[in-house]
Amino acid sequence: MANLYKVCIVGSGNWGSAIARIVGSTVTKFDKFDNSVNMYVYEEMVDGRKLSEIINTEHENVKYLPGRKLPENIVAVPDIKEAVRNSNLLIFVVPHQFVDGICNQIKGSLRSDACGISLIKGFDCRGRGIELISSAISRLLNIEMSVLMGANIAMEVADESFCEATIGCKDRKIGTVWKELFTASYFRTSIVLDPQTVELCGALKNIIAVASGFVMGLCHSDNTRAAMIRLGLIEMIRFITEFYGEARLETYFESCGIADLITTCSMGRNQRVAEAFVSSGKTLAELEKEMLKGQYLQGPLTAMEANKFLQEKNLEKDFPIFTAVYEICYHNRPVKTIIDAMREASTHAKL
Ligand SMILES: NC(=O)C1=CN([C@@H]2O[C@H](COP(=O)(O)OP(=O)(O)OC[C@H]3O[C@@H](n4cnc5c(N)ncnc54)[C@H](O)[C@@H]3O)[C@@H](O)[C@H]2O)C=CC1
Ligand SMILES: O=C(CO)COP(=O)(O)O
Repeated sequence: MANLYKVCIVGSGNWGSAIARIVGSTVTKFDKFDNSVNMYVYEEMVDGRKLSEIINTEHENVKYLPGRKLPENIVAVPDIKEAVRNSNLLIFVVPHQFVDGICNQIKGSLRSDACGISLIKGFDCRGRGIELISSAISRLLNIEMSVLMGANIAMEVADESFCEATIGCKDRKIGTVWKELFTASYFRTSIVLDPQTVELCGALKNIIAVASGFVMGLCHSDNTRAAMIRLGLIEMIRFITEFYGEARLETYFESCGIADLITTCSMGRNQRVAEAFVSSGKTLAELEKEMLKGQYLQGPLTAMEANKFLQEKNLEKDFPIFTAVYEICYHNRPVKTIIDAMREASTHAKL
């Protein structure tokens, strides 16, 4: 028993709950996993009851994944230290603004053989240039980290529609353990030994999803959205190449690359909220609250973080779409100028 992998899902939002449906099922199929999975729940009251208690009795996250049952071996734990204490496979899946707070709480409480995987799309830029979320977790907790990114709208994964995801890791051996854990008939993963690119694709595509939402709010043209996806992908690749060195071109053709960009620009929360922003007269923060009911947008924050980095290097003009999204979200730049940004981007669109 001592050698079994024990899993903890650190997060229980929309994606954390959808992934719990897969992980809860897989651990019962392989001898190497402890059959019970802890899931850290940031405690809140829902209709006068604690969310963790609702999850443990009704096996449903009624707030963040309503209408989809969780396996009964998923145990909601509201105390983060208790949730991670005996686990050695940690799945981090919280909105990226909460990573620091969570890591600071569990520092020193982990098993010596613990390692982690980040499903979080975003990065951090407070004072250390751009830091990947997996690197921040690794730095704060001193554990080895992998990532899982892909075209994975949580509700569709919970509905068991076929999809793919990419596991980015440095070591194929641990990648194989994660692959086993994240496998279902409707959820297929591939392992890529280029974790940095996998993670950066996951973060940067959220900026393009916001841009795509603006485009659809302005003109509802699929041609224009396709142009945004193409120009956006090129801006992503240039950003990654310029600041992180050579990436494997093949990585962009994995689920974490072009596939996630297409999905998020069609149906994602960033896209939907940005589209509503164009005609509603409301702020993005108001729409986030109204439309997402406790879930979080990652795109505007990521645009701000990327912009801070571009500003420091005096490179804003070379990344016209990233810059336009930032200025529209935070500086009242007119939303219609996103089309001008696409015109400019097409002159930069060389790899
Ligand atoms: N929802 C989706 O379709 C997908 C999301 N992702 C990524 O997964 C990550 C997590 O997203 P979701 O699970 O969708 O989260 P979400 O957007 O549903 O966020 C809500 C979660 O944040 C928690 N929370 C609120 N305040 C908190 C605090 N102070 N400290 C800690 N937790 C707090 C809530 O309890 C809840 O669990 C994000 O980086 C997102 O980009 C990735 C793929 C798909
Ligand atoms: O990352 C996602 C799908 O792969 C979800 O994107 P949103 O956060 O825009 O919904």
